[in-house]
Amino acid sequence: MKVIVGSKNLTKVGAVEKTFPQDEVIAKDSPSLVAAQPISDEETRMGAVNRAMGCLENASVDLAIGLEGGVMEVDGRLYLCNWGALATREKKVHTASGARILLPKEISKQLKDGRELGDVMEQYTRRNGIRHKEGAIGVFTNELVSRQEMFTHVVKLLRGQWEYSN
Ligand SMILES: O=P(O)(O)OP(=O)(O)OP(=O)(O)OC[C@H]1O[C@@H](n2cnc3c(O)ncnc32)[C@H](O)[C@@H]1O
Ligand SMILES: [Mg+2]
Repeated sequence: MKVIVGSKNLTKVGAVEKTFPQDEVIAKDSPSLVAAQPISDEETRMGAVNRAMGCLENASVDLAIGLEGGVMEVDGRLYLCNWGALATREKKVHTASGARILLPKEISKQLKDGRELGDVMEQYTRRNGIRHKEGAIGVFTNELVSRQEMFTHVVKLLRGQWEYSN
């Protein structure tokens, strides 16, 4: 099969490659059509679906996957959230979300001021490219769970649902 993923982010591409080891994986940026920093489950999920549907325009692929990171509020506090969507050629869409963790107050405050988590994390850790590496989830879980591992779980949930429905 040819599986396309709507991002060149290494954690997302790696998660799809790990979950579809027998298949050809193609990485191509696909617009989320939502804000660069989604701020609810609905918006983050919509970004994942839009990315997957956008990838389907590539006529030669069998499955298209969109993965999107965002934050969502519970009780006035922000949690990291991530969503995935898998679209088939027949435009059937499966969705799933990943683990969520509470963000420290100092990080949440900057997001509420309109900043992007990726940028905030670089300043917080004084390191570049966190979004391509362990991610915010890796930093705040003492690297017990990396961004790629979290996305791998989401892609497994998508693959499993797609297999079950076949
Ligand atoms: O190239 P794309 O696929 O867009 O990769 P991205 O890293 O920007 O990932 P998202 O657009 O899905 O993430 C939405 C925003 O949340 C940020 N983000 C989400 N999860 C993150 C994480 O674990 N570590 C760092 N930034 C994260 C990210 O930098 C964006 O500002
Ligand atoms: Mg992005």
